Amino acid sequence: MSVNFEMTTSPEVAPKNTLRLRLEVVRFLLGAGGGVKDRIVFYTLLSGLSRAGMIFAINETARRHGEGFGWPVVMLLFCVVSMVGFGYLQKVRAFTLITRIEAQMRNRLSTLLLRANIDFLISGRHGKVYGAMTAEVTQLAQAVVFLVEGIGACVVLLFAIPYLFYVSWIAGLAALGALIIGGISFAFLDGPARRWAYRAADSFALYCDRVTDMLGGWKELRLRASRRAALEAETQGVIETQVFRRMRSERLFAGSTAGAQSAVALLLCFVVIALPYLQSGGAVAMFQVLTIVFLVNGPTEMVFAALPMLSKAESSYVKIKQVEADLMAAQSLALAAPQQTVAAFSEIALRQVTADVGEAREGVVPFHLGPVDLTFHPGETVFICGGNGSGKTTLLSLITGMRHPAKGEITLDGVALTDATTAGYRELFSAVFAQFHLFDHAYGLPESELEALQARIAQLGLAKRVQLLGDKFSNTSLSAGQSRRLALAVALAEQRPIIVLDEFAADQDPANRAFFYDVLMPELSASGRLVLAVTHDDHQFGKCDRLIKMDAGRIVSDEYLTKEI
Ligand SMILES: Nc1ncnc2c1ncn2[C@@H]1O[C@H](COP(=O)(O)OP(=O)(O)OP(=O)(O)O)[C@@H](O)[C@H]1O
Repeated sequence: MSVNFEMTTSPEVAPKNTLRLRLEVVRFLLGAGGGVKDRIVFYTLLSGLSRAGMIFAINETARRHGEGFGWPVVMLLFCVVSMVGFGYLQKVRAFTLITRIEAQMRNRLSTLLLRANIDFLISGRHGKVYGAMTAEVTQLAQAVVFLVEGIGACVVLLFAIPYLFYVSWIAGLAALGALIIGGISFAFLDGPARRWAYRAADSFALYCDRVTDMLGGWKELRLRASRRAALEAETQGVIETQVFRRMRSERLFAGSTAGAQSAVALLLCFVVIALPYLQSGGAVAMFQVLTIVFLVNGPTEMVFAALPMLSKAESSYVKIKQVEADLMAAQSLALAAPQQTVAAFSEIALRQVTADVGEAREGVVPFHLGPVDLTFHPGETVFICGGNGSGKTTLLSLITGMRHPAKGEITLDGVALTDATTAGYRELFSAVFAQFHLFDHAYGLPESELEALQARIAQLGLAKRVQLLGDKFSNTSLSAGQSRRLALAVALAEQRPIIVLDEFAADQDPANRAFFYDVLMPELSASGRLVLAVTHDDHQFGKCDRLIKMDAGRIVSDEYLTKEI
């Protein structure tokens, strides 16, 4: 399989290397996880200052050779305080900060994701979200160590360079020249390196999509070797592309660092070879200059090692911000609003409600539902039927308040829903969706509902397969029909006034189907609950109070029936 490394994905254009963006990343890193208020800044400054003090003390010790133990003791003190004390504290604090920043960013993205609207969630592939929440968050957070160490190194340089000028202006000029050449060499390769880093991140997001395919489609993949082979080849291609792009980026970053560091090495050569001819002052002056130059070398290397890490962090920052912006644009206002739970209702009405599902693009026509006028009351058992794709599930998503009407309004007891009241309105419903999710805990159920759940598990014939240990299910490895019954047990235990069941009976055996229609439905109706059930079981239509038929996004009939007993 041939891989086009440039175009396997359509990478979003990397932002230009603007100073503003760089500063924004630095500000973010210093602000996140406690930021500038964190002790790390204090330790870094003290570590830098004590290293600068160490340089000074070493020189003074050399200059005052034979003048007693004063300066040697000061020198040793500075060494211990600088390296052992503040260096250690700085590193420990840095890793505390990394984990805190990672946690903060993951929490923020999780919160946004939990509040994302239905259109975002059903829009398909979410590799970018996985990528941002995993690799990009880690890379961005790790840059904070390099940032603080880079700042510490700059503190040393701010002291050491003027001091070098003071001891030898020739060596000072050479050091400044080396830094400038290093900076230019870094800037030259940094742009292309960052662009490849962006492309590598795009490939990683694509890889996350392939992993989703592998985990979600494992059954289909087992049944057809050629499908598995094709997905494997596709995944390998994505991995190769990611590796290629990453390597390109890393090579360029390594080049930029090496270029900068060679400039500093050249300075050392210059000092050793040329300075004895240019500099007066003899061996002591030479020793002083060399000491400073060697001590300048470490922080300079640090600065040039930190800069690429900041560039990588910048790529991650932009990727995370893109995902954050997508999620922010897709926030369900109803979820962000404070919730006021509604526990009972007299009437729910949809008035001239419409919905548009999907976006128009090549080969895709968005689905339009409505306008729909419907009214529901407690105690009704309503069946909704219609062909595949006629809009039954979309209608349920409107009724349950999960999708906002494009036009029209939904009223609860005569009052139109707003963003502020929708969240509370949703609490009227419990549901088993056609594509439901079974959690391994009965999350959020109070003690009374957990007791009810235990009873429902037994009632639905699952007691031998599942037990409730606290709020945790002992087992969720169940057959399709059993899983759906367990989801139903949870929905029934929730004791909400409305229960929504989307094709519940589809994967039940005849006995469970009969139990569902002949025992459960009448029980729910007698308890005063509104039951909204999507069903294709036309021979069971006589078991409901009301039958709504849909076709191509419209209600074609809405009849009240005389229930069969
Ligand atoms: N994520 C999506 N993007 C675009 N269109 C979608 C999306 N999900 C569903 N649709 C379209 O919306 C229409 C209504 O879908 P819906 O799931 O409401 O139908 P349904 O009556 O419940 O079908 P079924 O009986 O097959 O479950 C369909 O034509 C479907 O193709």
